[in-house]
Amino acid sequence: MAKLEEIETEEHGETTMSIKMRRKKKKYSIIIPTYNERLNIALVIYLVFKHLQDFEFEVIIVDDGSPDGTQDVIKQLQNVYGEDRVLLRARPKKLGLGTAYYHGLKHASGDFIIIMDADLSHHPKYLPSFIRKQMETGASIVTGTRYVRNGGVHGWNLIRKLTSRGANVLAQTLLWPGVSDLTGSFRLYERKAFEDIISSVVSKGYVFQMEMIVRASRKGYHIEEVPITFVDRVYGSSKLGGSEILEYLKGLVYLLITT
Ligand SMILES: Nc1nc2c(ncn2[C@@H]2O[C@H](COP(=O)(O)OP(=O)(O)O[C@H]3O[C@H](CO)[C@@H](O)[C@H](O)[C@@H]3O)[C@@H](O)[C@H]2O)c(=O)[nH]1
Repeated sequence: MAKLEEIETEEHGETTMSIKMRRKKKKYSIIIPTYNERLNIALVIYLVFKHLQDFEFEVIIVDDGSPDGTQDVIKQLQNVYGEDRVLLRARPKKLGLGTAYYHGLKHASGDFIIIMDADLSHHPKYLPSFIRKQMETGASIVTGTRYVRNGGVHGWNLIRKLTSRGANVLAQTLLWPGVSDLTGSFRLYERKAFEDIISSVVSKGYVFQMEMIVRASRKGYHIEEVPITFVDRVYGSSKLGGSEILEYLKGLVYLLITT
């Protein structure tokens, strides 16, 4: 495991082979769920490779039979980056976010699991800061947060901002998980922690993120946060609908009763 001062040294342009070798001991499996992300996925993958070039990693894309041809683009990307670095694990139809991560995990070989969106709202430039934070603190989970200093949201209208902020304030008031952004989905997990927590999670849709972090907190896992700025997608559209908001409220009550 690289020490903090060595990482700092590298950031000042003095990369050494030994630091790279030590970093390479750990492997990161990046699980990206996709549904109609044909126009976004190539740039995301390019940026992941750019920003993680000093690390050992694989990208696992879980596509739910996107009708827009996302899988054709992924197959082209496999020709460029290699099928062992960009894995496609397709499912026949749209089965929800929570189960997509579970499906990705079954095919992951990394020591750490990173989850992120495919639409560039989670910029891959933040990936090293998640890894660095985990190395510095030994945390089991590092979660990206929009709701601290240096974090933020760009591009959402007022209603979407209020919905997200309100959902977080409500969950924090009722559940006290000690995390500032419960609904965000840019996270790094120690593999064993991810496997343990996901095994007790029941949510299938967007509420999955909140249930994961609340259960992690209840189980006493060490959770750290890094600020991120979430930038709304340019291409395609969000799949978050009214039914997901209802599911969120149901999930909140369920967690209140069961945790
Ligand atoms: N495989 C699969 N992927 C899906 C599905 N639904 C959505 N996705 C993928 O999941 C990611 C997030 O979906 P969006 O619909 O773009 O989410 P958003 O509106 O930008 O919501 C963001 O904010 C929410 C609230 O904070 C977050 O809960 C959510 O994860 C995301 O970060 C994208 O990569 C999208 O293609 C599904 O049923 N199956």
